[in-house]
Amino acid sequence: MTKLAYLHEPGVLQNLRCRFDINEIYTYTGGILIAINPFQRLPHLYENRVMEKYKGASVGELSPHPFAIADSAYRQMIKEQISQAILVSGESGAGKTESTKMLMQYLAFMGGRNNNTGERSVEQKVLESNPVLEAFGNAKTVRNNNSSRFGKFVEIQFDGRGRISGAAIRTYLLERSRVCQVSDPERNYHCFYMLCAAPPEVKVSLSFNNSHLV
Ligand SMILES: Nc1ncnc2c1ncn2[C@@H]1O[C@H](COP(=O)(O)OP(=O)(O)OP(=O)(O)O)[C@@H](O)[C@H]1O
Repeated sequence: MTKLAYLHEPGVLQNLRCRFDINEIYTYTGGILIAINPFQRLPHLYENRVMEKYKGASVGELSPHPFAIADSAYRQMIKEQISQAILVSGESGAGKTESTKMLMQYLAFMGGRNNNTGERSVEQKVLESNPVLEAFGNAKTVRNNNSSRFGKFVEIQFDGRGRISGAAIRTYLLERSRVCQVSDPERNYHCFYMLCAAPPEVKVSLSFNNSHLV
């Protein structure tokens, strides 16, 4: 339970994070998963073989993990035929965006289709939408170098056999004032810096598209 207190004291977490076993960044309180931001990449926790392990395992059977939450929601949806929702909440920099990506990754793994047509599947499109949304809606703040300045509601639709059939992403409450007013040392939205750093041919093509839009 001490880990809970660290969630509200990011400074303390920074100082003590070396005490954490990297395999213990997740814990449960009842049916809620609490994530401690490790502030370091831990790819071995999220690879395919880990997703395989969580497939069909009930919550609590294996170590706490976002995959266990996603698996439970997925199974419940198939069993009860009722839509499920996963709420990801926390203060800025807590790891909501990263956790959401893991949940989406697991649902894409469970509900993905074998696609031999060469076309990009729905789940690929959903996962690939993240960098685009982040370019236009994320910015560096004092708390988080990649802070989402908007809310996001991701809906993934499944057919009767549990295969992904469609998806919708709704965004809301974008912090518009950031476009014209940024307080130092924060930054504007990533897309502006990407545009400045882009090679000349990309800039030409963007301004071409823009003039058509206008
Ligand atoms: N599970 C994780 N593994 C590794 N790094 C992580 C993890 N979760 C978060 N981080 C690190 O912490 C940073 C902040 O996380 P994230 O952007 O997900 O926070 P957030 O809660 O969405 O913040 P905000 O509300 O400001 O958008 C990430 O850019 C990443 O570097």
